[in-house]
Amino acid sequence: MRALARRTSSPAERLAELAVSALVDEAELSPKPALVDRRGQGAHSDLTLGLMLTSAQALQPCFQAMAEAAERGLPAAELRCLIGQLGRDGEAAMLQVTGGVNTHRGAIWALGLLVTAAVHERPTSAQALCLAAGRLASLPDPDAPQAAPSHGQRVAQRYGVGGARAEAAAGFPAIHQRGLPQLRASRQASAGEQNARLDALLAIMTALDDTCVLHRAGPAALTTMQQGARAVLQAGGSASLAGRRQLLTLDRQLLAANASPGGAADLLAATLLVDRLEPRLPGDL
Ligand SMILES: CC(C)(COP(=O)(O)OP(=O)(O)OC[C@H]1O[C@@H](n2cnc3c(N)ncnc32)[C@H](O[C@H]2O[C@H](COP(=O)(O)OP(=O)(O)OP(=O)(O)O)[C@@H](O)[C@H]2O)[C@@H]1O)[C@@H](O)C(=O)NCCC(=O)NCCS
Ligand SMILES: Nc1ncnc2[nH]cnc12
Repeated sequence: MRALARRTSSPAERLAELAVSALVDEAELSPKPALVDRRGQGAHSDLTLGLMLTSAQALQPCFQAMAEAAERGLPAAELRCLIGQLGRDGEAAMLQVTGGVNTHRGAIWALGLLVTAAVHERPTSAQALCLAAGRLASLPDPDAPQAAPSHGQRVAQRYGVGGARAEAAAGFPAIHQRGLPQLRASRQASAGEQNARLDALLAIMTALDDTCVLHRAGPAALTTMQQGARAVLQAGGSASLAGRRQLLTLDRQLLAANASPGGAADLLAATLLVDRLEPRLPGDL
């Protein structure tokens, strides 16, 4: 049955399914500090786990369309325009199923670029994939509508940080320098898969300028997030008793500040996708 399903689905469909499953695994991972998980809504009043899962499933056609666009072998500048529009269509689909709630804006951006780059550039390693996605992100998007500055743009300017655009343009260092090495190191240390994923999230949080945190709670909360994540890992990670205590302390601190690391959560989903893609690169997508 499984073999039949594999034969009848296209590479673009399979890639999109991998992206959706990474979003589902991120949403269900618990306990994540101040984020939506199996325990509850974290710092969000308008998000629930059910909404995150509905949103993830609704994005399958968006990721598939991006992979199919990449299969056409267009010049990179033309492909960038095309996926810009597909990304905006994906955001519209997300807002429609969530009743206007922003569940996955940053995830559409990061996972969309990665799915597209995996097909378009046929990279052979996780790092090459992240850098290829970064090159696409750095190209101009001439059809982007002139809109009021986003939350990310406003805090990026106010606090002099880069946010989601700069993270992508730099080739996603949060994924290939922090999330992925930590995920694999924690697995290697027999932390268990859920703890390894939590550790990967924390490794991303140690250094990310998460504009979601900055917008909701300001720079002091960003420092709390980065230092708190470091403290968990230094105490032995999520699998250790001391690390787990630090993790719950960080959860309380971020909840008290109403600070949700939504950007880090998106980058964890992107890390899980890259982890699953790497063994299939470049041809077995
Ligand atoms: C390039 C875009 C991502 C737009 O980026 P920009 O910074 O201009 O806009 P924002 O609207 O602020 O969205 C950025 C989202 O990215 C996540 N994020 C934050 N920091 C980082 C970081 N350092 N690195 C990577 N990613 C980061 C984060 O997303 C998560 O948070 C969202 C929930 O936040 P919340 O506060 O609840 O909701 P808000 O609506 O913001 O506030 P309230 O009104 O509720 O108070 C959730 O979505 C998570 O995903 C940031 O929110 C990109 O969107 C873009 O320009 N796209 C155009 C299409 C395109 O070109 N696509 C290319 C192909 S994919
Ligand atoms: N689990 C989560 N909770 C809150 N915001 C998010 N953005 C992406 N994943 C999220």
